[in-house]
Amino acid sequence: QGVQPSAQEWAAHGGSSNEQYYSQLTQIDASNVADLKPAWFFEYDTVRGQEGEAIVADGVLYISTAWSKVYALDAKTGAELWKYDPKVPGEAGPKGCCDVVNRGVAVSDGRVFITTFDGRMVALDAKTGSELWVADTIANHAMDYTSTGAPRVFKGKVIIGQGGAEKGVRGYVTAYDVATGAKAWRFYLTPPPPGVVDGEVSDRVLEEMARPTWFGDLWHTTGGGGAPWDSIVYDEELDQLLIGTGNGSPHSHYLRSAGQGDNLFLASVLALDPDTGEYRWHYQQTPGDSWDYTSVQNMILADLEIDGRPRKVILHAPKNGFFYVIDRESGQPISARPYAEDIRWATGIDTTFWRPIEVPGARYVDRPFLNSPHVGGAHNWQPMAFSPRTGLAYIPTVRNYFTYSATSGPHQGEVIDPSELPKSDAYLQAFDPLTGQERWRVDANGWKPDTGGGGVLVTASDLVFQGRGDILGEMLAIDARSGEVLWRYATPNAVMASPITYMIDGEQYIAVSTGGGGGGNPLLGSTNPPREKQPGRMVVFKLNGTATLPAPPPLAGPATDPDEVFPADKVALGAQVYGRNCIFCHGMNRQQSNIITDLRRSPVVANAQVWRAVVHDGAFLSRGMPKFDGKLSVEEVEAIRNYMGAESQALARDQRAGVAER
Ligand SMILES: O=C(O)c1cc(C(=O)O)c2c(n1)C(=O)C(=O)c1cc(C(=O)O)[nH]c1-2
Ligand SMILES: [Ca+2]
Repeated sequence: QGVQPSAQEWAAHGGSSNEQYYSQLTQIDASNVADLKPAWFFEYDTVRGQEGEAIVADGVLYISTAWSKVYALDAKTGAELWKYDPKVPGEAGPKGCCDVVNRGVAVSDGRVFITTFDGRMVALDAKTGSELWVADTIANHAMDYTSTGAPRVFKGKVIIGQGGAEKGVRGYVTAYDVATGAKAWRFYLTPPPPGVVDGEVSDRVLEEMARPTWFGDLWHTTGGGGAPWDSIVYDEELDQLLIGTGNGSPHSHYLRSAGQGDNLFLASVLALDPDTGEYRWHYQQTPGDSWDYTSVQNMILADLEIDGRPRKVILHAPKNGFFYVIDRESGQPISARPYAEDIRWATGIDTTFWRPIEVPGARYVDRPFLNSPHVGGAHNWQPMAFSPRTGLAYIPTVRNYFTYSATSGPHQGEVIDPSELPKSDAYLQAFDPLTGQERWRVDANGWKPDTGGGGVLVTASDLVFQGRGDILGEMLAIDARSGEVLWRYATPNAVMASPITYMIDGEQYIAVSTGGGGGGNPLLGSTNPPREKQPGRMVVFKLNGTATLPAPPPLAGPATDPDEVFPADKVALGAQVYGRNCIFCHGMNRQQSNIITDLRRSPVVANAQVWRAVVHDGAFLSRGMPKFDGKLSVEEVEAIRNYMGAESQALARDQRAGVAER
């Protein structure tokens, strides 16, 4: 099973160079998991989403939080050893599509690497947290680049990609020298506009292979997308880097590329030479992506016996709903089967050319198309896990729907009534990569349907650990073979991140970052009942731990003066302006966002002067609330307040009438 680092710790993203989210530790097992209790917890200084996966090396637990801050904690006691705050400017917050999250650090040879939300790669001294070097990873500051992923270290280099394809960027990965921060090489994932030469290692392959797959000219200015914002794996056995690439920008293939061409290297798995960045092979999973179907979802390296032959494979469940087993020597797919229910855009993947068999109309050119999976995918960044013992992949899965609007013709602007959308569902499934069968599932009714709960860990004692985004923020331990839930514990905060495990002084620990947020929800609503945002925390369990976790704070009531009159015309204008400017972070209509505290409960809404200072003049810039001076008039800003005030009063009325909140 490849190269295993010390099984005692969690030295690398995904637990080892195979990134299987599998641990050889077995102290905690089915017979004693009921005694798993908090050993310690550590509170962060932010309430924004926590997606960081901890690294544990030499007894120290390193964790990144929202706003790209890093803590080094004593892994046994939780005592703070040092903290690093890169001071990401609040103004950078709204550049991202999906909250100011960070998925982790890399640790190697006495250095800790973090890429900040605004795109700085920082090397820190692992002992002290002091800066060793800083490199600007952003190629073009005029575009809304952000960076949310965890860097990976390999052969004296550290690599990162970035996000921003919802806003218009041109994706790439960059490798830096670990000692100096000097740029080693950069590989762009879409061609430059005609006439531009990057002078990078990707130049030739982009000219020869990629450019002929792009049409029209909108992509010249949007960059085309392809942002590799999460999964990068260094395949030690085959000495190659595997990059999962992102979606097209803009989403519509019809607009982006005149409806023609595959648009390489969007939505692909790409193998590069680690030393030079030279192209080796690629497999494009969603040619001409038109649905935000990123292939950045976590890639697991495994050795499987397929038809009697041992194969070195990648296991991959990208957003598009199909589970791919890919030969990682040749880049050839071995199988591609649905792991999601009710996939609407394609009926399957043909096994001759390994291309999707698309459903007519799925590209929503003339008419809207009700699609599944939706823009958040059937599986997002929350890592799946693979157990070489059970041979099963454990995938946080969702069934979810979205209406893509027509991009031309008389049906533009038509929408499907959201009440007609089929029901969304989130679940953890055990999936057999050899047969494509689902073995069991643990239903997640009431989890947020966009993510299907948090990342997954599986151990050699055949326990699967996963956190939930529900109101209790439960951590679960599940029998890896039967799917029976053996243990649950309220954290009590939403959990998105992956749990990890490690052993110190003869005791096994399970550690997970808690705190809700991230992408998807604001646009799509949530099935969670509302709750007050809590500070993120590192929560660590062991057998018979004795720490007590804080109780969840009470939910604030609607804050508006019940007698203030909000005229209907202002409310209507406010709703429109809100829809264009605010929903990405603050949530759609009356459904609360999972990123920001519910505005209907904000005292700021009750005070026109404070509201103007915050929304128009930027009083909360340092917290990530943009300033709308120059973008919205004072009247429009006040109209949004009227809309929110009316919503707040409606909430108060509902509460008096005993109407359950969504
Ligand atoms: O296309 C992109 O550049 C990009 C970036 C990111 C990101 O960096 O977080 C997400 C997405 N797309 C995306 O489509 C998505 O569903 C998503 C969810 C999340 C999250 O952290 O919860 N990020 C992102
Ligand atoms: Ca995206």
